[in-house]
Amino acid sequence: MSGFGNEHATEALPGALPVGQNSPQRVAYGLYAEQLSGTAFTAPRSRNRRSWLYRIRPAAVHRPFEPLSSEHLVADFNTVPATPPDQLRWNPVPIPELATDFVAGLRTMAGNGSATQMSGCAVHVYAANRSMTDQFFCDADGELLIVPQRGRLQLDTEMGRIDIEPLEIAVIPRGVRFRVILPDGEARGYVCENFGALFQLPDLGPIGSNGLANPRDFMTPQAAYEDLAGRFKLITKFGGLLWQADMDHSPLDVVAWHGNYAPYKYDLRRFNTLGSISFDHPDPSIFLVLQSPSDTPGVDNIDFVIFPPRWLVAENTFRPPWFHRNIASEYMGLIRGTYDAKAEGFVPGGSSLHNCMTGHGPDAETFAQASVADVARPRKVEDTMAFMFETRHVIRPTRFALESPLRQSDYSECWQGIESHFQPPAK
Ligand SMILES: O=C(O)Cc1cc(O)ccc1O
Ligand SMILES: [Fe+2]
Repeated sequence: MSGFGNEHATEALPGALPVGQNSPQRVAYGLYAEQLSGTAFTAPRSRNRRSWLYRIRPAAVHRPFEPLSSEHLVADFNTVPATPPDQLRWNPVPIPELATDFVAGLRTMAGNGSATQMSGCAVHVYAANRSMTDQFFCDADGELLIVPQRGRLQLDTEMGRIDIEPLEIAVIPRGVRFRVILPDGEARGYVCENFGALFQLPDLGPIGSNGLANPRDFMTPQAAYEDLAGRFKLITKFGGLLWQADMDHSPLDVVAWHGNYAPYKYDLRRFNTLGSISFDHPDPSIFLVLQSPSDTPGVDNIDFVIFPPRWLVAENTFRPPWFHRNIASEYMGLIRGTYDAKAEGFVPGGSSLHNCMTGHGPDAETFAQASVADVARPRKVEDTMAFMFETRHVIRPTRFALESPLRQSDYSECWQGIESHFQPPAK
């Protein structure tokens, strides 16, 4: 079903959805009615998100939760004593050798804010080689923006099935239960766990009524259910920790639902990339796909930004990203190809982090090439898809990220070849 944040109505059995009301005394087919609220009941209508689920058993039917080891997940970003103001970069996490499913394969790289305070985010990478079979996952701490880099994901959610491949993304709302199947047998990618306000499409201002990510390209699945008895585990992330509870049935038992709080996918290749057709490289805010707003207008909790293939036509211009320092903090990943600010070292599956006021920009090789490139003619940047989780709060790398052998300790070398070309006028 197409459209961002739409009111959808979908039923896997005809007549499962009540007509004209949400909670009749008896629901069709003996289903239970259950409301799932993603925003405060009293949130303004334009921001209000909730859905009504009609299911075989209510979500409450599970055994008590017990703590589950979650050593790879970090909830408190103050445990590492100091966040260095250095430029940081990492190689991709390898696909594991031991059997590892999506949840077990998550590793927290960095984050800020707090899940329990409902602001900030965590950045995880995942590498997995096994489908989830009798386990289901649910994140009470935040919504999950999943960015595959390698291998497809089949996301069997309570509200229907989403299939994504690299260059597509999916968002699983806070609280929605799901299972991850790996159709290719292995998968790797990135996850932004948004503790704050739900992702939304940005206002377009002077751009007008079309452009960037268009609402109709966001796809939400139709209802699909399974009526399965067995021994299942429901793994829930709550308060930064993992918990598990026994269930004697599959939680994917929603036969019908209606509402505007639901998982969705988006194909990044559909992004209508805009840019300068005169001179100068614009601020990357023109590449904004989704934003999680904060309480301060114009300053987002998270901006999800992409750098897709595009024509560069700006004349008399240094065309790649410029040198800069930024009050926001920038966690970047690469889905494919090369990124136009880095000649080498930033590889697909890798990550970089440039925190508040850390100087960064094109590496020495990129600067040298772009300074003499022919900018009288258009050039197409092809075979590329980088992205950025840009946040208002400082992004603190985890101990794993700082101490891991994946960290490129020589990253800053890529700028050391930049020499002074200063030629003051002769006195
Ligand atoms: O640092 C980066 O590579 C991301 C980035 C890209 C760009 O075009 C302008 C600013 C910016 O932070
Ligand atoms: Fe930057």
